[in-house]
Amino acid sequence: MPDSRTAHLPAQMADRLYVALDFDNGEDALRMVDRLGETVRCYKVGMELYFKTGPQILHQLQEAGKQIFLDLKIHDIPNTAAGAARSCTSFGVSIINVHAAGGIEMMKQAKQAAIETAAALSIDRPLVIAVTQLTSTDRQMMNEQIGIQGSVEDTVVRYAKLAQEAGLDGVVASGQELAAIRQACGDGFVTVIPGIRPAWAASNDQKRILTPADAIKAGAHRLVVGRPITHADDPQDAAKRILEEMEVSL
Ligand SMILES: O=C(O)c1cc(=O)[nH]c(=O)n1[C@@H]1O[C@H](COP(=O)(O)O)[C@@H](O)[C@H]1O
Repeated sequence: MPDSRTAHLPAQMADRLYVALDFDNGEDALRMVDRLGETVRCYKVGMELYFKTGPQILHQLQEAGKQIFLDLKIHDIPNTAAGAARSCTSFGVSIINVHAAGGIEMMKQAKQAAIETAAALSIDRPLVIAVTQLTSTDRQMMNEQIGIQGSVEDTVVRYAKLAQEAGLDGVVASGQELAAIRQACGDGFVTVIPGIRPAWAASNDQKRILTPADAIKAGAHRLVVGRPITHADDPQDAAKRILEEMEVSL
């Protein structure tokens, strides 16, 4: 029996780093994958790229032997969300996500759809995780614009508990809430952490950031990094430096 605390924790750091392919066309995305070579094994495909290329980019990444987090942030009525989760699962990706704000029933049905689709196709089930509060949100914005009161951490933890109650595998959150999520949901609840910024990178539009080393030290299961790698002069060198920082922090 795998230890439930570590079952979702890949042994190698390269299997814990997802590079966000935020490009508006498949050619540029594949050129980046080529430049990153064997250094990067896992990629996140989000809306910008997927809405342009459709599933073709997923097949191309899979042919290159890469793992995929298909980040389409499903958020709809439960029946429609379940259908979307079925479609996403059918591509054989490693991770899919839904918005925790869609509620428990939506999350439950999405997870069930992923389980049933994977079983019907005899493929591995993707991890189904929930988006909590985006890392571009700070307290003032959440309180005054979105209308959710209290601290961001309390809101993220509430969403994480909802996701766990719905049977999801984990959440996407900022590194700043990692300790609170682990305390509330346990070490086996998967944490996928964007908003990662090494000391040498610009924060861009991210508000709740953490360095790769601090995120790993705080117990992050997977890191998502985009621009610090894809906008670097030498993307492969940037990815190597981040992986080294992750290794050393252990
Ligand atoms: O779901 C996500 O992946 C996500 C959630 C979140 O709260 N914040 C966040 O930045 N992301 C994604 O993580 C990636 C971060 O990219 P960079 O800011 O360029 O490192 C982007 O593709 C975002 O869509």
